[in-house]
Amino acid sequence: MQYYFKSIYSVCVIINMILIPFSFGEMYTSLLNVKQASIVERQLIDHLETYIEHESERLEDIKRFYAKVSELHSEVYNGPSAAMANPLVAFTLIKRLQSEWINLIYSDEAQENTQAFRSGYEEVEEEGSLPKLEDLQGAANGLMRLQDVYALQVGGLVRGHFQRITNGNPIDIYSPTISVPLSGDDCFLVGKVAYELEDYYHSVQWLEESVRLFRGAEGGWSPENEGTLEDALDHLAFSHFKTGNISYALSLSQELLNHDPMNRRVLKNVEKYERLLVDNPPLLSADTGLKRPNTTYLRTRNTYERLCRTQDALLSSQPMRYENPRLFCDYFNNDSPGLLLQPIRREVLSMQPYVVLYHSFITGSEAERIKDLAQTGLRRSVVASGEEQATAEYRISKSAWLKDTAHPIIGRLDQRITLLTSLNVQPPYAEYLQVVNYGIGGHYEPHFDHATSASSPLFRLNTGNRVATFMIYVRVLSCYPVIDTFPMSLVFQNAALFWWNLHRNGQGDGDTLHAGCPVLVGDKWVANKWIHEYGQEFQRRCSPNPEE
Ligand SMILES: O=C(O)CCC(=O)C(=O)O
Ligand SMILES: [Fe+2]
Repeated sequence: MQYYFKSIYSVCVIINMILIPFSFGEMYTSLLNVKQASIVERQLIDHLETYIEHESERLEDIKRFYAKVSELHSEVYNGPSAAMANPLVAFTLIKRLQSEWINLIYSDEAQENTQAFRSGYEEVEEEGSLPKLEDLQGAANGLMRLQDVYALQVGGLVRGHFQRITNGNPIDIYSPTISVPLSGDDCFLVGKVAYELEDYYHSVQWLEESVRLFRGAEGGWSPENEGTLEDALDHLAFSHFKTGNISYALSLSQELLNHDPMNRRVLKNVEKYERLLVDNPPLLSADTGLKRPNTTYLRTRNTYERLCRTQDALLSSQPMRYENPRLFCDYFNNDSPGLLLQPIRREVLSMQPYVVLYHSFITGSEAERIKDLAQTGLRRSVVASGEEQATAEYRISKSAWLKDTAHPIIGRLDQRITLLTSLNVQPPYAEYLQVVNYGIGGHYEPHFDHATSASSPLFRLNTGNRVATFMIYVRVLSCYPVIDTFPMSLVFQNAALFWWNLHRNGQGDGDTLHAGCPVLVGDKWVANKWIHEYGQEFQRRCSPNPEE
């Protein structure tokens, strides 16, 4: 069946009807916030510019004093002794030694400049608009997710390229207009995030790059760096030790000792590694143990990632749409007077489950308005965790709920959905419109939209389960076709997908497992309208047949 993969897996359900303000992970989970962060950095650049100006002036003043005094020494004090007899020369020498040197040496100016620079930073910090450690870790995890799901080469990423090895050759799967290479310190940070999660599969790869780049920098000092070659060697050696590559752990530790010979911990490690190698000499064919860490979705992961990686694989393994006569395109008006003059382009994508794509469901300006209206309400998306709601690694995005009264546009969207589907989308028979924005590597791993357990908070509306999903692609900006479980390219922009989540007997349809692949590039916004069972009794016939 097209666009879906079957699974009996039914753990996660989106339950995010109640907004909980989260104080962590505010930035990396939404690209909107990342954009705002660039404005914050602009402020810091201005502060740094002022600081550099002031410090340069200070150094100029110092250089002037240096030039004056050294010139005096070469011309007057080293000159004819008569020069020293000049009382003015004697006076100025004494004055300099008694006062000028002291003023110079104990000048507060450097400190004042630093203080002004720090105050500027603290103002920005107080605004609360700086990323937190969780954001940095989240962004690093986002990069590693992209690496895994799209099978990207770390070496390529470090050079600013998004490449995958295909038939032995690196192929660019996305060519950014501006390519940003990573530094040894950038790689160190990503590696360290993995290391702290005891994920040595990723830490080895990123720290290898870090060590290589730090070595290349040949000890050049960068004031902004967090780590050093020694730090990277230390973490990399331990990561190799943990993955069973003792001899490499040993040689890296020895290299580290060249830089820091008295490091007792590393000296001990070296002893330990040497002992281990004597006791258990490495086999040539030894498995290095570099395996991706298990995730909760292992059962569906391979299929999911394959779908994310390529539409071709998906399309080639399934009948093309035009080969199945039951799948068609038409201009659709649902016999609604409101659509007679402006029917919508409908594309039936799948019969089981029934999935329809409505092209140009919204206009570009409506999309902009939806995003604007959602901005202030965006909060970290949550999912059901038993009877509670919580953030989860398998859903990284921010979302906001928009009532139909938020703006006439939202009310009109509701009407349009009803015109197309004949379904009642008035509260409480449908939830408010949920607008979602993804951040760096943001994703929503395979899930069902309907509740799969009777205790789900989704039933708090007392209108049954989510019988259908109407999902609007508000914005899918990408140079590379953003691939999704529902393959998505720019034709999806402003389009909407509709599908039934439940069989006619009210049971969840296991074939509606779907996902939002990690966003490789661009800014992805979707809006969900979840329609409930109650209120649709006269629109959707019930049936005891579990197949229907
Ligand atoms: O982002 C997507 O493409 C899918 C989103 C989704 O499935 C959801 O929000 O429930
Ligand atoms: Fe969903």
